[in-house]
Amino acid sequence: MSDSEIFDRIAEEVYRQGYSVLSNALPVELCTALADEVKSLPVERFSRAGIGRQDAHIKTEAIRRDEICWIDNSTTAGHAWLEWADGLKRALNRRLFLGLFSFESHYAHYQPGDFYKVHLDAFRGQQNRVLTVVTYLNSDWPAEDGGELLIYPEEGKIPLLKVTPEFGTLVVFLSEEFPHEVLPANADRYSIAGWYRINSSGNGKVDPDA
Ligand SMILES: O=C(O)CCC(=O)C(=O)O
Ligand SMILES: [Fe+2]
Repeated sequence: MSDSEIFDRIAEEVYRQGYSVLSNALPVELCTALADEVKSLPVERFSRAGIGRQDAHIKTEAIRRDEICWIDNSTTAGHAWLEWADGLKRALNRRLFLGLFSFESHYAHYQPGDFYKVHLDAFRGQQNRVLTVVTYLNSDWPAEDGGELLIYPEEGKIPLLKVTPEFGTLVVFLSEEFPHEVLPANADRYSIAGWYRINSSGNGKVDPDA
C-alpha cells in the first residue's frame, strides 16, 4: 500500500471506530532508520518518563518505567519520521476535519520488566492531545516477550485490542477516549509514541507552536 492508501485507511478506521491498527504501515526504510537510530542513541539521551508535571517520582515509578528521548528534525531519521507524521496529519485533517495542528513524539525504550499501567493520554476539556500515534521498532517479537499494548473501551475492563509491538505496526487512537496499557516486556522494547494536538492558543496563553 502507498502512504496515501495507508493514510486513507487510518482516517476511515478512526472515523468509524476511533482507532486504527495497521501492520507494516511504516515504510520499511523509514522504520529501519528509526530502529537503527533508537538503538544507537547514547543512554544519556534517554530520561525516565513522567506522568504529568507535578507527579512525584515514586508515583511515576509505579505507573510507568520506560525511558524516553524526544524526536526532532536534527537527524535524518527524525526528520523523515516527522515528515511522514505530517503527511498523516494533513490526510486526517482533509478527511476528518480534526484540526490537528502540532505533533510531538518521542522514542521509548522499555527494558525487561518495564511497563506502563492503564492510563489516558489526554483529559477531556483540556483540549491538548487529540490523537495518539504509536509505532514499533522491534523486528521479530515473539509472543513470550510480552510487552503488548492493550486498548480498552472508554468504560469497561475487557480490552478491545491486544497489539504486539512488532516492527512497522502503527496504532492510532483518540487520546481522550481509550484507556490503554503496556504489559511488562520481557526483552528490550523500542517504540515511538506521538501526539497530535489542536491549536490551544486563546484563553490568554500563547501556544508555543503557533
Ligand atoms: O508503547 C505503547 O504501546 C504505548 C505507549 C503509551 O501508551 C504512551 O507512551 O503513552
Ligand atoms: Fe499512552
